[in-house]
Amino acid sequence: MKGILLVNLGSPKSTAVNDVKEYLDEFLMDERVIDYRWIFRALLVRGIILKTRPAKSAEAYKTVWTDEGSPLVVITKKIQKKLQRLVDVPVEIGMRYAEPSIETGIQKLVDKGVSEIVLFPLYPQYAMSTTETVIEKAEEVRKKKFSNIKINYIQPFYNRDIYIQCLAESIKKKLPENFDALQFSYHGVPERHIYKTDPSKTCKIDEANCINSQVDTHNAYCYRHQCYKTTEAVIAKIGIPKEKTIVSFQSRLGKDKWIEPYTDETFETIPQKGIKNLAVVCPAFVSDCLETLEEISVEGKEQFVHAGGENFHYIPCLNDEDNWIEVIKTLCQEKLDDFYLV
Ligand SMILES: C=CC1=C(C)c2cc3[nH]c(cc4nc(cc5[nH]c(cc1n2)c(C)c5CCC(=O)O)C(CCC(=O)O)=C4C)c(C)c3C=C
Ligand SMILES: [Fe+2]
Ligand SMILES: [Fe+2]
Repeated sequence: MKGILLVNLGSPKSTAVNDVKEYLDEFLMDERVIDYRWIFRALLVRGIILKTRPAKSAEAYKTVWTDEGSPLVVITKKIQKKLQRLVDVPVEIGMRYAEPSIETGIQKLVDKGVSEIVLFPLYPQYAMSTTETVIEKAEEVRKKKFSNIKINYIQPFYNRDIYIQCLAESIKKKLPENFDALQFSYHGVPERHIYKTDPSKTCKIDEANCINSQVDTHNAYCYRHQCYKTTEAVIAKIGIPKEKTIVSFQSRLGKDKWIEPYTDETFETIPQKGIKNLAVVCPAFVSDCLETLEEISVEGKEQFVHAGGENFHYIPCLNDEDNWIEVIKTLCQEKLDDFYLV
């Protein structure tokens, strides 16, 4: 029997500092997130970051937490429920970090008699810290505990027409009447990660390589390229001129160079360039979460207004919108159908 596992990033189990610490430890000790040798990663994460960040992050989580839990997990459960109504195979969820884990999700499917799983990493763009770490973890779990099951992975869908159409329609509906610019703020990654995932080792993280090029061997795994391609396709569908849009990268951590331009620096500088009415969307996230509801909608708005901006309009993620659930269904169906290829 076949089944579907939807995988999202995950959140702490509560806003208690110790729970946030446990979550951040699992997250940041992932070698695909902080890609230093174990000893240096442990020194940085456990010796420095976890000394202060959990308390700060716990405060931030408290501002977005709902009665049902973390927005990211709550929304992922809503997606699961809606998808389950549309398909005739069992649907479960798994989180890359914390609970319900990927292992828990697979176990629930196996308990229902599933032996062929379509696993959907809920990230439109490929990165070491998105699709790659999900597949790596799922394979580790499969080999250790479920060696008899097959898993078919859904690939990044950043340029798939059905997704672009759905995202464009969703953004268009939520755009304010008047805006000077629409900003696409994607989660950032360290530049080093882009170099590491480039099989051709030619990406220079510049205009020619990441932005203007078509999909080829170098950028098949380039997160920055994929973010620009999503943007390009969406604005073409909505019919917004490129000059009226901005692409930027948020949520950087630590002292390494991350991909640019940085979202927070953009918020602080664009009002002086005449952009007073700003709409912001975050398409690296399929569900709203701490990074959109707090970092962009609250902190980002403050930065923009403080710098002279007047209207800041945050456009929510696709979350559990019906059209998006239909897209998920179609992408899953393709993989359910081609199991014989695995
Ligand atoms: C959407 C894709 C994501 C990428 C790429 C990504 C890379 C990445 N993240 C960190 C560090 C942190 N991220 C945090 C939160 C967070 N990150 C994503 C998604 C991506 N991360 C989401 C959806 C969330 C929100 C989770 C939630 O519960 O709502 C956090 C924790 C919060 C905080 O303390 O600020 C950290 C830390 C790195 C280092 C990285 C790339 C290497
Ligand atoms: Fe992150
Ligand atoms: Fe690139």
